[in-house]
Amino acid sequence: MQVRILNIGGINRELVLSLEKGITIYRAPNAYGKTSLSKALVSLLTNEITAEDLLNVFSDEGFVEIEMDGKKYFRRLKRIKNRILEEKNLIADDKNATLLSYFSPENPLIARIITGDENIEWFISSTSRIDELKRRRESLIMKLEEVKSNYNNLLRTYDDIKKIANELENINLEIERLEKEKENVTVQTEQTIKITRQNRIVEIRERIQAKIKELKEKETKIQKLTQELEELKGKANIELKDKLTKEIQEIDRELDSLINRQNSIEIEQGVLTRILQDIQEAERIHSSMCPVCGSKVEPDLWKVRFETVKKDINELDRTKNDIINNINKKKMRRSELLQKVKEIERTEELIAQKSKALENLNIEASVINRTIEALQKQLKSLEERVESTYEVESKDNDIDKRIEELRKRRSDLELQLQQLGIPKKVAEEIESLKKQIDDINKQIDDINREYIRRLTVVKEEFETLSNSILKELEFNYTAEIDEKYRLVIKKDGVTMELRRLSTSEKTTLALILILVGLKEYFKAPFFIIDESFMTFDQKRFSRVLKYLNGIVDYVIITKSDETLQVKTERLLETRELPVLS
Ligand SMILES: Nc1ncnc2c1ncn2[C@@H]1O[C@H](COP(=O)(O)OP(=O)(O)OP(=O)(O)O)[C@@H](O)[C@H]1O
Repeated sequence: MQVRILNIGGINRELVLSLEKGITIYRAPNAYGKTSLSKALVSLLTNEITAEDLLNVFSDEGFVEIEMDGKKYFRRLKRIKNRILEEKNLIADDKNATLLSYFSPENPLIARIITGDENIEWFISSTSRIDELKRRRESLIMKLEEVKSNYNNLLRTYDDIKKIANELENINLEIERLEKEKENVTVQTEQTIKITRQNRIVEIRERIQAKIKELKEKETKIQKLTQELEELKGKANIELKDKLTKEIQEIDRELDSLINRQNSIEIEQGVLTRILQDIQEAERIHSSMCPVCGSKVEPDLWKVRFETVKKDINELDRTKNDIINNINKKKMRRSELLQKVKEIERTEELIAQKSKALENLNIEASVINRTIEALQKQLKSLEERVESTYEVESKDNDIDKRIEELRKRRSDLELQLQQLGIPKKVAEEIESLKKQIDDINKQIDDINREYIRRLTVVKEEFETLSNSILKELEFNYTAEIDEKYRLVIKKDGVTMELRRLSTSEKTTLALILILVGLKEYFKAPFFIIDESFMTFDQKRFSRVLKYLNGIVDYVIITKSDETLQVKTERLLETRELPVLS
């Protein structure tokens, strides 16, 4: 492995080292830059050592570079203003590098153990990456929750989709059914209407026939009545009636006159009769004074006078009888005439009645005619409509309305479906989420297993290794890790507090812990030991080195040597060391 370093830490002149696999001791005086070299090498294993930690504060540029197995790893630093730009190619980037590849007072584990801190949970968690596992598990659990929630949401969505799809299917079926029904209803309605209209046509035709018959009857009646009327009108001679009326009026006048004459004669007769009675009385008494006028009358004359008055009375009787005869004749004639007038009037009345009847018949006939015309129009229209297609009526309208509603619902559902996603895709997504859930569960299971394994391994490995190394190094105590991840030290079966151990014993325990971590959890090509604080005897140290050499390719030990400028040497006498694995 070729190493080149410039302006890293205290190394302000280019340091070039050629290291062989195995154990190399780097000797240099104090403050020469051993820690800087170690830091530079460890910085190739982790970004935890920052550019600011590395670059010499007095320099603007620096680098650490190694060439190993034909590959170059480097960190090249350049200060520009207040920032350090860095170009790098690391061997690894592991937080545990500072814990597990550099054994120096700066290593926090060593610092803690030396102070007697038995709690090594932090070290185990960090090196075995249990924390990382926990974090991974937590993040996986969170992810699992998220995926499960997505999965459940999608299941609900899918459920909704299925429901909508079902409803859509039902709607489609119903629309189909309704459309068929509509077709049937249309046909049925058309047929029904057709039948109804045909029946109506027949009915109308029958009614027209009946009306025509009725009209003919009326016309016959009209004809007959007209004839009768003509005949009656012939009989009812108005002129004759007028003539007769006038004659009656004339007769009435004559009768009045005759009756007056008769009355006058009867009055006259009455007067004459009373005179006659007076004359008879005067004769009987031989009166010589006229009872009427008071004049002197010869009693012999009473007779003559009687005869004369009697004659006058008789004459008046004849006249009166003539008048009465005349009156009777006139009355008879009047009655005849009146009879004739009445006859004419009766005929006239009959004519009026018949005329009224004729008028009614004519009105009826014209009504029948109009009815026939209206029926014929209806008939014509029905005959035309019977062959034409008809609008589907109320039931059809109901179906249309329902179909319209269903179509609207269908388009709403289709929109919802569009928003929810394509069922197949959602199903695929569900399937994929299901796989993810299974996968995450598996990962969590793996982590749980790994978690237990790591804990078990750390404990077991530590116990095996520590007791083997402690034995090899001829320490007379054993070490374990309890369930609380505390170091439990026992000497002759008695538990001892860590702080009671000697510094070399504590340093050894720290080293054993680092070796377990290094072996199990950290792959690094080199391990650097600052020997300055190692209080082992050379024999024990050689055994530790031998073991280390079995784990990493390059073991680099930095040593202070004030007599030397700088020296690297290979440590060869490791053959007698036991091989621990
Ligand atoms: N980043 C830095 N910039 C400048 N000088 C530094 C830096 N880091 C360390 N130094 C100095 O570089 C010198 C070398 O220090 P370093 O710790 O590497 O030496 P060392 O050989 O390990 O010494 P010791 O044997 O005493 O531990 C010291 O004087 C130190 O103060």
